[in-house]
Amino acid sequence: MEKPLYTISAQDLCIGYTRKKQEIKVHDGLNFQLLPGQLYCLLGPNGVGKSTLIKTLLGHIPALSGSIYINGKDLKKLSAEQMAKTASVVLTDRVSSGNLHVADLVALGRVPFTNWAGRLAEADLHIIAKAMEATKINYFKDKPLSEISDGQRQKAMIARALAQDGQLIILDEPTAHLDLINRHEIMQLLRTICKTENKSILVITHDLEVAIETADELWLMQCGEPLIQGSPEDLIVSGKIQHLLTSPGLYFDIHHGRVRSTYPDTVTTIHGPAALCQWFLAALYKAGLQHLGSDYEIHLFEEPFKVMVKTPTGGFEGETIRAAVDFLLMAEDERLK
Ligand SMILES: Nc1ncnc2c1ncn2[C@@H]1O[C@H](COP(=O)(O)OP(=O)(O)OP(=O)(O)O)[C@@H](O)[C@H]1O
Repeated sequence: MEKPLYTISAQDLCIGYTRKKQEIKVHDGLNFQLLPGQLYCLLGPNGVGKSTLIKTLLGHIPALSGSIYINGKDLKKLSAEQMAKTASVVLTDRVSSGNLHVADLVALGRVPFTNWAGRLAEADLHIIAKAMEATKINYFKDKPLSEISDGQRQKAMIARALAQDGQLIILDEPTAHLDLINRHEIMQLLRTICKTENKSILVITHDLEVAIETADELWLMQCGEPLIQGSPEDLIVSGKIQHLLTSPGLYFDIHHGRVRSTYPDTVTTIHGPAALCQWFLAALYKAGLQHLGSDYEIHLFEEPFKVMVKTPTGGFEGETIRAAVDFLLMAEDERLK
């Protein structure tokens, strides 16, 4: 069987910078491959080297050592033009737009392919139209960039990358500054593009929950540690996802797929359906009430929601968590007097 042609493959890669002939290593021993039709999300704490890795993969800075192959060709031997036809990048920086309209921005994706006069051929116009359709931005294509929202700008940038029509698209935090709905929409859009157009897409993100929902593979980068790679589901069930959470106060809640604060073991038992108990516990923890004694009793009921609390000095019955927590705060004040 023929070996798959990787869009990118890197061996023993060392990334970093050179200052006054001195090497500043940011990360080394990196080995990875990107396949067509796969969405990869790269996660890691601030300063670990994610942007440095992207810059290296795009040939903007040289690798300190190791090798990078793009579509089977040594990156060092690719010209800037060949690279522009293979890889497109969407960075976080705002485009300084002047009077540019959305459709003009998307058309810029064709620059590597147009003739010296920059004239767009019929085929270019077709690709631009296809890119705008795939990203569903036609309804605002005639607007100036200064008059569109952050979410719309991000979609327009993705359309531009798509119009560039390379095998590889790299995006640096495409969901930063976006609301929850737009974060999901952008990542789902990338997933769709990746599958329908058979692109390799690499996304740097701090958005673990959306990455888990959309990525085929997560790459977890930690200082001085090998890159952890795998499907989100495998990394969760194997516990490797915890590598991302180096702070002692955080853990990954496997049941709910969320990062949570660690709750001390010595909390009061709460009786009731698990999902309700989870949220009551969250409210207790937020109020600093995680150390209630064993002589406190909390019962939760659903449909309709009701909470009953018994303390050594009294009781409470109500319909909101907030009222119950306020009662417990008063009871604790009394007890400590
Ligand atoms: N031009 C540069 N010259 C020297 N060191 C640099 C340069 N740019 C970044 N660094 C350093 O390289 C390290 C990695 O930075 P990088 O921007 O790649 O991190 P990052 O993981 O992308 O962080 P963030 O999540 O905050 O964007 C940092 O210690 C940073 O200070």
